[in-house]
Amino acid sequence: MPRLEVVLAERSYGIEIGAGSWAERIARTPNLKSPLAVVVTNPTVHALHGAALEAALWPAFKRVEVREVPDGESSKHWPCVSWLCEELASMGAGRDVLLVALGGGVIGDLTGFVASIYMRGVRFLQVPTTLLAQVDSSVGGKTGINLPQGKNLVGAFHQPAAVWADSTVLGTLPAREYAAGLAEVIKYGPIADLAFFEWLEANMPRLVARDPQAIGVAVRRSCEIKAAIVAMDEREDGIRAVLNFGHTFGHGLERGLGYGALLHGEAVGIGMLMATRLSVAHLGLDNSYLDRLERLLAAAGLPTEVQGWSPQQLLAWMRTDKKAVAGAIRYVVIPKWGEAALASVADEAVLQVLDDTVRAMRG
Ligand SMILES: NC(=O)c1ccc[n+]([C@@H]2O[C@H](COP(=O)([O-])OP(=O)(O)OC[C@H]3O[C@@H](n4cnc5c(N)ncnc54)[C@H](O)[C@@H]3O)[C@@H](O)[C@H]2O)c1
Ligand SMILES: O=C(O)C(=O)C[C@@H](O)[C@H](O)[C@H](O)COP(=O)(O)O
Ligand SMILES: [Zn+2]
Repeated sequence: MPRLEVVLAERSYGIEIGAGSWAERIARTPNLKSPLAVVVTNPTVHALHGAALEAALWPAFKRVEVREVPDGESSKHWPCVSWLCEELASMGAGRDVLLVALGGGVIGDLTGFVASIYMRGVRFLQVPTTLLAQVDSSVGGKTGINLPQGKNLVGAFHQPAAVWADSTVLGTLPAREYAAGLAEVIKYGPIADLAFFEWLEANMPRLVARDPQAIGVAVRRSCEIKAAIVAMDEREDGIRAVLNFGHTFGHGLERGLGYGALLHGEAVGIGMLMATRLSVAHLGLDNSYLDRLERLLAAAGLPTEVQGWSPQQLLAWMRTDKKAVAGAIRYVVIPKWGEAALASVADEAVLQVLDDTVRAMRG
């Protein structure tokens, strides 16, 4: 089974990719020793994949507890954090507890955040069950919750003890959720790897058909790129911000239109088109990349347009972006396809690009 390593100054951890038994993974992962494992999941994932994981955890831990939060983005909020912390305290969990995040990015972000603050920090294991979580959210230690004012406005950098990305669990993922994960896979091409983008163009039909070999390549390359960037800049002082390509616009749309109107990956896909349009207009990027990105997103089954916003509204929704400095929003742009940069762009220029987007969406 392929294994990658996230190499960080103080602690490194492995990412196991592919099909394999949970019991073997437990045996192979040395830093999991704990008297108590607490699986955090939701009813959907628990019903599908909880039993197999728990059966493997029982022989390895003296005690295994399971806590479910409701399915969906709305669980990334304070009440779930406080409920989970109080549940941990009530069951007598000490600093040696191991939290196990079984689910998609919502469960991973929430569980990781609880792990970062409970008793000032305990260990957690990422068991990502969506494609998005396997290629992005389970790796790199960004954890957190949303506020009414914006996405992920409260959180912490807290790295997992390990990541177990089992490809077999993706078989039960609904098509729309699978496509949303492909958006974050596509992201790695423009920001870091032109050859990977070209591979995705050639292999998207195989990925959509969930060809296991193609999924393996996509998950592995995505994790390699993310792990390398995180190793250079764990706390997003600089280069890590490129992983936010499409997110300034995307997070604005996600929150502004109401969570659930667009999935995170769908919003990021449309946001990448906006950021690419910005790069064409202001950095001289060749317009052909905009067409190629749009075709690739469509081939992945992702929306390339959305209604219900105006340029002024979207700009207002983007104001809480964490990359803003002294009130000025900074954008991840692509001066050369395969290499990203950060740029401050005047609001007037952004509004012009958004006007063009609205016109393009109306056809
Ligand atoms: N921390 C990071 O670096 C990072 C990176 C990207 C995204 N995110 C966050 O991740 C979240 C999105 O994650 P997501 O797309 O995984 O959404 P999600 O966690 O809501 O999962 C999507 C849906 O799929 C269901 N599901 C999960 N696994 C399944 C399976 N194997 N079979 C059937 N159904 C399954 C879930 O119950 C849910 O309904 C957003 O909150 C986003 O902000 C974080
Ligand atoms: O890991 C990162 O760094 C990312 O930016 C990955 C993103 O795909 C992810 O959506 C992340 O949660 C966004 O973080 P934020 O800091 O913009 O809230
Ligand atoms: Zn994202």
